[in-house]
Amino acid sequence: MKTPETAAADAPATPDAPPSPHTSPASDAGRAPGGAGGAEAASPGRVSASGAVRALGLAWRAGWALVIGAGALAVAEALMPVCVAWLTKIALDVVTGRSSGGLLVAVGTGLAVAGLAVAVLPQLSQYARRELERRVGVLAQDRLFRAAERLVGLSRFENPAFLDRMSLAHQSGGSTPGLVTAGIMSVGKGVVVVLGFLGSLVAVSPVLAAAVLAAAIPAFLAELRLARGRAAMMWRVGPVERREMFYRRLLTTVQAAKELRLFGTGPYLRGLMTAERRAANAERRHMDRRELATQSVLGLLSAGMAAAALAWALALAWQGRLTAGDVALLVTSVAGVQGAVATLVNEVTMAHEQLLLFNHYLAVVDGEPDLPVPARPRPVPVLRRGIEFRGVWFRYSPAHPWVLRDLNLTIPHGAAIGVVGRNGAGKSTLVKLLCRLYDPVRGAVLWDGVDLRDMDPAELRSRIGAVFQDYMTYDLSAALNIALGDVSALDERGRDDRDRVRSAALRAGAHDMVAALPQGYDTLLSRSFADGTTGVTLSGGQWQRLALARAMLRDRRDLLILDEPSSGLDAEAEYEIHTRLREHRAGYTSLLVSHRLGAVRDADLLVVLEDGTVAEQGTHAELLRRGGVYARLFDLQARGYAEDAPAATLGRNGG
Ligand SMILES: Nc1ncnc2c1ncn2[C@@H]1O[C@H](COP(=O)(O)OP(=O)(O)OP(=O)(O)O)[C@@H](O)[C@H]1O
Repeated sequence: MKTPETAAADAPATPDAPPSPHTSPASDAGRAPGGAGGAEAASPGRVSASGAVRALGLAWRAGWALVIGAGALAVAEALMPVCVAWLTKIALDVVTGRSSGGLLVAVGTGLAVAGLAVAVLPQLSQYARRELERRVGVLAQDRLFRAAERLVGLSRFENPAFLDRMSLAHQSGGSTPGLVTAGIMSVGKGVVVVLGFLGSLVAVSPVLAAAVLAAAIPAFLAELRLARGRAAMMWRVGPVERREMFYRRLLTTVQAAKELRLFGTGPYLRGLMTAERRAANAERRHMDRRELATQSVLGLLSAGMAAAALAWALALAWQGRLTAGDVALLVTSVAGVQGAVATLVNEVTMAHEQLLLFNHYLAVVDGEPDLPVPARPRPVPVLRRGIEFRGVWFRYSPAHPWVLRDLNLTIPHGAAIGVVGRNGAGKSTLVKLLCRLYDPVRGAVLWDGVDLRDMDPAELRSRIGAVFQDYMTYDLSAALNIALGDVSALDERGRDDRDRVRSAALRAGAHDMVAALPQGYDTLLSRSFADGTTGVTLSGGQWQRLALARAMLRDRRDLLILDEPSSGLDAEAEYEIHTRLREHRAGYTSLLVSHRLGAVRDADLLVVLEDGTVAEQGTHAELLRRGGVYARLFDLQARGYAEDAPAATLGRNGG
């Protein structure tokens, strides 16, 4: 046996080495290509103008009319305080006798209208923003999950950094465009308010106007720093919160509830969950304290500035150099400029923080595929000769041990192949490579001589039917649980083709069981979403039959893969299903993985995997004659049954 290291050195020189450009250690599953969409980046990066443009573009596509409407409302809102300040000054000057009394009615009416607008505009504005956020949420979520669907393999979903990125992308994709659009409107609004009040201040005291503006600069810089800190904190807290969610799910799902109660592990897991929450809280608290300190200093600065302006205005008024209206306008303007600058700073820093997080969304949406997909894929030919594993080496990542080591195996067309071997020998891994859920690190898997990497993965998979060892159970109706095996069994409104579903269930030996359910094929197989009366929970074996039925929808495909399809079935059902399958799949290629050697003994070819390579292969009779691993395993299982049989018979007779 070659070691990985020696193989690495001699792989290209080996006569068997595939004449394929893919034979490269860089294709390790854990080293997925595509930095942007991958999970390699460990920080949210920097804000870029293109990120802001993309966020705005998303908002525009989600609802351009809302964007325009919200913008108009923002401008109207911004003008109101300045109008009110001037109307108040005029009113005060009229009252103190400095202007003609005829103005008073007009000013009073103006103030009443402005008051009404001040009361109504924020509500309208808030509604427009929320509606925009809702629409952006739908669009962003759809794009994000389309991007996730473009990932053809599994490795990204096993990468913790990618999962963290996905979770932040989901949050920020839904909220950033709306918030940034709203932020830009608020900034525009703030600019109008600042200019309006600054104009008023300049009219009274240019020096004071300059001082108020200068005081805003440190506030802006400090807030920007805080925003960067907040975005970095969110990235750090991501894995902690994901672990907390994992424990929370364990403590609330019915699957885990049995063991938790039986083993009394609830308090232990609750402790772990609380510890994660505390760790996340500590990060957030640290950030909150930084914010508290910074904002207190900024608050003191602006209060000091306002007090100085007031004292100065009062002194001038005492000397008769300012009117009462001037003092009121000055005080309102200082407060207005300070308030608007604070809002501006807040909005800019919030948008900055959001755009930092939005980078995660962009990284996923723009991400490169996890496995290389050819620009011009070769068509997947109808299988005529067979499938070949040629010198395949595979490990899940460079940090993991080799699972398949120089594996060579030919699956001839039309044959039923049985794959057996000890736990961890690499049987399911072989299946995953066959479906191109991963690529070999070295070597190649060839479909009628064509490398799987040169094909379109979706086209390849449309030729394959499969039941995985860890098959899915969907909280949907029994019919949908089957129909999901082939989307062509669903119409555009999501209704299943009941005849196809029924005949697939018949072939998988699931029909009688489903027909006996309270609503037959329409029975909801969930207690979580049912109203408490109609939901049904199936047994393990019953679920397995449904998974088989799902695969049976594709039973005329070029290749049918069954990874431990009958481990949960009773012996009679297992026998029936295998007999039916053999008849039905005669002439088609099938690969069956099983620990029950009785289930695969009739296969055309039996392959024994040991330590990630083919230890022996042949028919059942040949392998027994050879007296190797298979013969030993078969003998062990057969003896187990033989020893138990008399006792069981005795027990029954005696009882
Ligand atoms: N996603 C994964 N990431 C890392 N290692 C993995 C992954 N899946 C499987 N392995 C490892 O690969 C090895 C082979 O696993 P595989 O599931 O192929 O074995 P198997 O022969 O199907 O075993 P069993 O009979 O128990 O189903 C095991 O050591 C397992 O720990």
